[in-house]
Amino acid sequence: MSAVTSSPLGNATIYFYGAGSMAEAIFRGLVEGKLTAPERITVSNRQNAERLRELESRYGVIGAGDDTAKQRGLKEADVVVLGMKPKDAAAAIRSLAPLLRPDQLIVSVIAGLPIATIEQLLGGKRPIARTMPNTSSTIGLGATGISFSDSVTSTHRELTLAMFDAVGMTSVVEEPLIEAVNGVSGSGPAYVYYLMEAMIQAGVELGLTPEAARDLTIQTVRGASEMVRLTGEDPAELRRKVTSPNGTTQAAIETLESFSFQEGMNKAIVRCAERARELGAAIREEASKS
Ligand SMILES: NC(=O)C1=CN([C@@H]2O[C@H](COP(=O)(O)OP(=O)(O)OC[C@H]3O[C@@H](n4cnc5c(N)ncnc54)[C@H](OP(=O)(O)O)[C@@H]3O)[C@@H](O)[C@H]2O)C=CC1
Ligand SMILES: O=C(O)[C@@H]1CCC=N1
Repeated sequence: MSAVTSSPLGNATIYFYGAGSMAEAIFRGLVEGKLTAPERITVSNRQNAERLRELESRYGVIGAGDDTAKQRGLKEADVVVLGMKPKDAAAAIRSLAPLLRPDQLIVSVIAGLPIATIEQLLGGKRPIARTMPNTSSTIGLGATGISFSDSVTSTHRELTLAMFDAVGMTSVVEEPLIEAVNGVSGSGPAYVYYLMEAMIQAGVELGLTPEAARDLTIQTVRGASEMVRLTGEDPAELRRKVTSPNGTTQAAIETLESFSFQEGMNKAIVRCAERARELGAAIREEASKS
């Protein structure tokens, strides 16, 4: 087995049920950060065998491509991560139920899916961590909100925190706030990429080469983020320091205000959280059909 750093994760076996972008972001972070030996990670999906082969060869994880391998992997797992889309969740979790042990920690990354619905689909109380990570976990800079079901033990808690601390920062919140986390940081990278797309495009329109526009934008977003983090100052105060009275930044901010930029961001985040609740309600409804 590959050398791994000592952590509560060191000896845990983790099964990723669903092998998409979010699952990959997490196990890539774990493997590349040497927090878990790749042999301790099993991944499976619904049908895409090519994807499993790709993940095996890229990270050294075990792809469970058939029912026997899935059953073996699930039986040996300490942690089972649910990583499918909300629309697939009810059917997938229901089919998983007979293959799980009651002591296994279930970690869900599924947007909107309440702990109570997972328990309903699994047929009873379970140790469950409902999480809302983001794809920056890929490079160890993820931000993950976590809430726990009543039946988690301190070991389960430690394991969950170790898993997500290994790929970024974590914030434990009450379950009703997970949708707020979804609005701010789960979907958050997309807002920042959207902003960056606009900055690059405008730079090019003003005559910069695409490379220069991209490099300048990347460094600006990175520098601004690090300024907030390292100085501890409020973003509003840092913004004030960039904005000379009657200068260029003021002209830019006034233009953004004329498009109600902050109101738009606020509405987007509130709508995102609301959409998570809608997705959760749809799964709950499906779960209640026997
Ligand atoms: N992407 C993101 O930024 C974030 C996503 N999330 C949440 O993560 C979850 C996954 O999202 P994402 O990774 O983007 O989605 P993807 O579409 O990239 O991946 C979904 C995976 O689920 C698998 N799957 C679907 N149905 C089943 C099933 N019945 N049994 C086993 N596996 C199944 C798919 O397999 P196949 O390809 O074979 O169909 C695929 O591997 C979602 O619930 C989302 O809300 C949370 C935070 C951030
Ligand atoms: O767009 C989505 O639904 C998922 C959840 C958070 C980020 N991506």
